[in-house]
Amino acid sequence: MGLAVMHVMAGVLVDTDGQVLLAQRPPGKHLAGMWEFPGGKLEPGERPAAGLARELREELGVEIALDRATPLVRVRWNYGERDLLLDAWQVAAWRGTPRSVEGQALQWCWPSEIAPAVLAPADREILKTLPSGRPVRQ
Ligand SMILES: Nc1nc2c([nH]c(=O)n2[C@@H]2O[C@H](COP(=O)(O)OP(=O)(O)OP(=O)(O)O)[C@@H](O)[C@H]2O)c(=O)[nH]1
Repeated sequence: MGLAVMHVMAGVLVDTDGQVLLAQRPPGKHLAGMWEFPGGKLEPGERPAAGLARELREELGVEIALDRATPLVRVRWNYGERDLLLDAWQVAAWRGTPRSVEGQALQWCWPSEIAPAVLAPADREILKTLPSGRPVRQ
């Protein structure tokens, strides 16, 4: 008998420079201290886009523009104690400035400067889909 697959939404917020927003998992939780894309579990019967919007509202205090949110990659991952479908969407527009509503550390990063080892293991698959160009600095 298998356990149900947990459907988890993750938002890759991309700003106008191409930086993406990472959040750190809080102490005491699964994968504590690792960095992830903001999001969380879909509720029963909830549509993916609606769940993504709810999670980003709760965690970051932003309202995403649903017409600027698009599926990026789905990662099936088994952490042993939990089996996950990580459903990552790219989010290109939102209202409000992302802030840490629940006390998680937040960080804007260039994808090319994110060390895969600091990410939750399933998120390393998401990172692979992001542009790897180096930032131009003057
Ligand atoms: N939100 C989020 N969760 C992720 C990502 N990558 C990843 O492996 N996960 C895993 O997916 C699950 C999402 O759970 P969650 O954030 O809604 O809930 P949680 O574990 O904090 O709370 P819980 O204690 O109620 O289970 C966790 O097991 C988390 O480790 C990600 O990029 N974003």
